[in-house]
Amino acid sequence: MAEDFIEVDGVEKVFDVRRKTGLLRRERHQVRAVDSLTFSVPRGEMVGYIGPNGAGKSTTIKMLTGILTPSAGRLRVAGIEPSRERTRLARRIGVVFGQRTTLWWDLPLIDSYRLMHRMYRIPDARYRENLDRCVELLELGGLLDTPVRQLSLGQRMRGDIAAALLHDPEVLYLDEPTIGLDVVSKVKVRGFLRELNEERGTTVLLTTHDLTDIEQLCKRVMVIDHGRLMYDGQLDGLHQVGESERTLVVDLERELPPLDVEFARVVKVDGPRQWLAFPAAQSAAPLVAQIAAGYPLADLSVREPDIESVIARMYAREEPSLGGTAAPS
Ligand SMILES: Nc1ncnc2c1ncn2[C@@H]1O[C@H](COP(=O)(O)OP(=O)(O)OP(=O)(O)O)[C@@H](O)[C@H]1O
Repeated sequence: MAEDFIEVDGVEKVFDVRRKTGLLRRERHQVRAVDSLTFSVPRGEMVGYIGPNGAGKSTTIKMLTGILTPSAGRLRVAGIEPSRERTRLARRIGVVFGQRTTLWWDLPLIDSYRLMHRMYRIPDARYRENLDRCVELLELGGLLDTPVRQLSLGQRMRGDIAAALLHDPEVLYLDEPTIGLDVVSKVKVRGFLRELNEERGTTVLLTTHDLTDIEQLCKRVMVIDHGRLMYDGQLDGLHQVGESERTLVVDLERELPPLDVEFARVVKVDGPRQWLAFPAAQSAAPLVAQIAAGYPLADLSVREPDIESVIARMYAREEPSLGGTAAPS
């Protein structure tokens, strides 16, 4: 069995918060951002870590990097306790926060990389090799002399991913790496991450609101809500637990009455475009075949359900246990 690279055992994080209740009065209360969290990730696995806003995802990642210290529980990354040995751990991990950049805003991209070369004391040959590889695969060649503030969001994100990888980290934490990117950039970023995981065996913990990221990259997904692990298993299993639905968007060659097909129902019609909902755990292939055989089809695409609706459906179910393969209560 693969060695556990990330170990989280009964971890809690409680923030003390002061709230203004009057002109001069302040009330203290506690926010339990992470609660009895237990999971482990073997070396080389790529795991999705999802949940609604305020669920505790960023707090978990900050504890895994050592930025925050857990209030209780045990946490190890590569055998290191992050908050005690943050600097030693920093050489072994890479972090990308999609909403913030770690690059120097006013400097050309290549200057940020040169600074990281020095800061992480990366051996010259390794730095050159990693830089060349990232520049090629992330298509950064024409951008190296551009100041970061002039890069588009997608270019900046690719620049940030390269920055996180120059020192060859064994684990990569990605917090919303595809947020705000166009379809082409998303495809590029996902392709790069898949290759990184397969070829280099980099362990990846991926936080995202885009279930397509998870579907295309992760065999395993963990769902956190109110600081607790609600589900740990395969994405298909999550769809089954949540009885969620995907949407097939069908463009017909002309306007038609709502399509009559098995296993799906038409939820919206707009001119020649129709939206059909079908169980997310089911393959779209038979449905597509049915439509192609019976109707004048021009184009189609599949939309994943959003994470909030999958989780809302999990709650709507009557059974108290929301577990996939494991969800400690
Ligand atoms: N420094 C802090 N002080 C007080 N409360 C905090 C702090 N950081 C986070 N919280 C609270 O802890 C909870 C979890 O926040 P966290 O940022 O981990 O959620 P998240 O799942 O990453 O959300 P999002 O998807 O919106 O980024 C929230 O209620 C948040 O308000």
